[in-house]
Amino acid sequence: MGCSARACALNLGHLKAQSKLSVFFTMILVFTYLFYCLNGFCDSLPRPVYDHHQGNHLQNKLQDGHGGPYNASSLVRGRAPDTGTQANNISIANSFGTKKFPQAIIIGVKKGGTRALLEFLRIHPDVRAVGAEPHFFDRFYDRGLEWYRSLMPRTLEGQITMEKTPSYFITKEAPLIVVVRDPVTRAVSDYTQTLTKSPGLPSFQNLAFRNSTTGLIDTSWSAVRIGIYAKHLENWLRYFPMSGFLFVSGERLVTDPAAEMGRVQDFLGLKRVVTDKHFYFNQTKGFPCLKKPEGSSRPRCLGKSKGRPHPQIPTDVLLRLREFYRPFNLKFYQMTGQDFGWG
Ligand SMILES: Nc1ncnc2c1ncn2[C@@H]1O[C@H](COP(=O)(O)OS(=O)(=O)O)[C@@H](OP(=O)(O)O)[C@H]1O
Repeated sequence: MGCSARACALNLGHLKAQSKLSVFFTMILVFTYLFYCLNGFCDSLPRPVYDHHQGNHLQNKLQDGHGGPYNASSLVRGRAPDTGTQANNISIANSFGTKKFPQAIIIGVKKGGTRALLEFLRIHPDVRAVGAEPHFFDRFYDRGLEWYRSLMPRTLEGQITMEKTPSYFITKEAPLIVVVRDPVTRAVSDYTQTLTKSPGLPSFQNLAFRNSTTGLIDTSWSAVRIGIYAKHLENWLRYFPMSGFLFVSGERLVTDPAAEMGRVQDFLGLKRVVTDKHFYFNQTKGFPCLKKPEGSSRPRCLGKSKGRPHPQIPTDVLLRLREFYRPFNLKFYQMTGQDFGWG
């Protein structure tokens, strides 16, 4: 389609004015963005720590042998989104300090009480932790150390950076605080969690026994396998000295959180700031809760998925499982020099 010379000139002029305007607005946007980023505000944008699709992909790669062991000494250096902090901490936390690799990692065990321990530690002013589980050493090793560091909250001098990913304990790739809990209760807790996601799941006993007549336990079921603590610990001790570990009792974390937190703070070389005055027992929840969690002045208990009621499992099934774990538990007590009293 054609146009008269005058109409075309007008159109051209109009277009020129339009493109000048859009260049102008784009520049404003770019400058505003740069200004915000230079002031450190970009970091406060929430970013998912765990991308499920990518996770599975990388996990497969790791299983193919692409995720070799990492160098523990390189973990203590450092500088990144603050996934776990509350609103009133964000501007301060994101403008000051640097993102460092974690100096301490809670590596397990799944359903042991790892969330409770991390949330209790986060009220300590010298502890900063990433809220979500990074899964770096078991799923996202390919993303590199800088990616891992970028997930960490900023810390000031003297503050400890921490993370928790309970699956590390049962993988060969990573480390050093382990919350352990009676393997039988832990297995039921694990089963309860899976049941909430897949309500059609076979019964606990169907999954736990390879042969219900002989009472042969199915150690390929992860809910059972995770509880063989002595075996997993043996793997760890091939690379790390026992002195590098702290074993926290999941049971005592519930019955006497302040005492257990005392041990944890000592192990981390922290002043004993988190004490019994930080906890209260919530009758409805049936668990200790925090009077003032990190970044909030209101009391808070852990979420609904922590401290859920367990389904009733037949007593003979639990007894058989207990019998199965006994030698492994004794071995674990011997290795750690601690009697956890699980029988
Ligand atoms: N204070 C407090 N409040 C609530 N729950 C508490 C607390 N302390 C320890 N626990 C126990 O923590 C169990 C969940 O463990 P984890 O946080 O390690 O689970 S997970 O692996 O991260 O899914 C969870 O297991 P279940 O009771 O089976 O739900 C709790 O028993």
